[in-house]
Amino acid sequence: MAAAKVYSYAESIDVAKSVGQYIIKHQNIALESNPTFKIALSGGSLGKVLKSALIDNKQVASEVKWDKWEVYFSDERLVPLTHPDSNYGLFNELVLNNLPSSVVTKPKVITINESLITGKEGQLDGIDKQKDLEIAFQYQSKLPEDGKFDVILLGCGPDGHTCSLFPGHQLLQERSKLIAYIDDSPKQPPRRITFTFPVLESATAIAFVAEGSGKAYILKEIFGNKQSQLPAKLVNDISTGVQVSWFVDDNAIEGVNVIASKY
Ligand SMILES: O=C(O)[C@H](O)[C@@H](O)[C@H](O)[C@H](O)COP(=O)(O)O
Repeated sequence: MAAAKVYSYAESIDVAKSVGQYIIKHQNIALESNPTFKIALSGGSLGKVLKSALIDNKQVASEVKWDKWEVYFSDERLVPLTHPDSNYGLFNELVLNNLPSSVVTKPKVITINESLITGKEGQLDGIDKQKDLEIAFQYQSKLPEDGKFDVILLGCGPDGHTCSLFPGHQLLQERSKLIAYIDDSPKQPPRRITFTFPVLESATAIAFVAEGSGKAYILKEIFGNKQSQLPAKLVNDISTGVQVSWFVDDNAIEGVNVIASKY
């Protein structure tokens, strides 16, 4: 199993730039043998990183082949697409709404079927659970046919969660579904869908983005405790050949026992 690679920078703008260069490299490799580039995104602070990388950095921006992109979400909250908690909504606001006017064909973005959402704000009151399960089922049916992503971009929560796979949760063991439904997420809102480990294991490349001193505690556990079963650590341990990278700032790996380099 190849160890996860860590790329660290003093400045956030350089973290974003290297994430952009990483994406372009994988985009170009994918397009050599496939008509589309299949990428999955997460929520949280990744939205700002992607704007900085793909929109504001003109060098990277000029190399993005938006018309060839198929964009998925590694997890999504069961809220309307315009809701502030929607991971699609975040990407739409920060990236899709800021695409250069020269972009004629926008990327294909695969969202949840919001017409099936019942209840309010992703909460549990008065929901139709069958419809939630149908949202997960439909999203799974829209995954790439071979189930393979060229790149999956992930965040790492302060508890070590990634996607909507939380520490100690039974979904860490899910092997039959590619997209799972969760209605007891310890982080709000409780109702979400998420990639499962079989999807992560099939990817060509996975990259985490983590910034700020608030991440140092959990990164010490992920990189320092071989026995750790934290979700993000389990991603680092994937042994199917997927290349796992971490793009971090120096604050996030302060005191963490890793050898970091520049991308
Ligand atoms: O639904 C979620 O909880 C997010 O998608 C989550 O997986 C996120 O990526 C991490 O919590 C890191 O978030 P930050 O990058 O904002 O710390």
